Amino acid sequence: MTVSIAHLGPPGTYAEAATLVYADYLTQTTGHKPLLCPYPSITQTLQAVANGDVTLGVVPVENSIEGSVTITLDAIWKLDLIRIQQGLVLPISHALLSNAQELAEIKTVYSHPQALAQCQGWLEKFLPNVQAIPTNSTTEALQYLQDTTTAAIASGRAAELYQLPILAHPINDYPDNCTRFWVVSLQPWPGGNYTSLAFSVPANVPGALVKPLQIFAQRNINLSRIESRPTKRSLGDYLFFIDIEANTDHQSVREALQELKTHTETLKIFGSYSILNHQPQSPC
Ligand SMILES: O=C(O)C(=O)Cc1ccccc1
Repeated sequence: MTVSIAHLGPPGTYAEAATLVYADYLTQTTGHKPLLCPYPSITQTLQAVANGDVTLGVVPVENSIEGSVTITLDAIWKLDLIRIQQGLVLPISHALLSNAQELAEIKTVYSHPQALAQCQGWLEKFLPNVQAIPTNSTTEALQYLQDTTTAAIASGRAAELYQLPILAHPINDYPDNCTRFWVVSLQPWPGGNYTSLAFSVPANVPGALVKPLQIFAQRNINLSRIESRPTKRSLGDYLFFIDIEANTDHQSVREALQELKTHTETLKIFGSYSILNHQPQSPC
């Protein structure tokens, strides 16, 4: 059976670049080339995995400059059965694509909110009066390049793919711009050294987060990340996403998760996985 991998499209997105890295790895290890399936949004990518329409999905989860991709965290919390198979870290380098001859002609810039945020300083300095319009992906933004007053932020790879001129590159505010992606599926996976989970706490009372954190600290389990997201039930009510540096097979982790269950309202364990740091010859 051919393995199909959903990712944010249209082709040329950073998510597709991450998917190609994982597809290469699968081809090398299994001898079979997976099929790439672009979806119009991150939510629809994850929904396709949850519905069983595809075998795997690749979604951005965190950026070194902008922090969490909140759409991904919110959708994963809602879709019960999603499991993480693999983490992938990719360097990201943004370009300004436009048919304009010079920056002064540009009035509107389109891109994915993460890309707009990662180039915020550059935009303020070189295009202070333009309107920034968010799109579902960096390559969806390319559809809006109608005349010389419009520009889009996307990758050099997307410029090549769609034969569009690059007016400026790189335009990200920090050179070490990396994004972490998760490869997700419905199948539990044997794992690696990272485990991700999320929980809501029983009541919005002082110290509700102290106990869950103590459970890990007491067992010397290192947290590599903690992120809060609103539950959307009432103001000030939060979910917590946690990454720990350990596998669920470890006795201490199993005990910690068992104890955590009794101090949380809902606990979701997304699985254990390893992280692949991809260093291409040129950034994606
Ligand atoms: O829109 C894309 O190309 C994506 O893959 C989402 C994204 C945008 C900016 C940085 C990393 C991922």
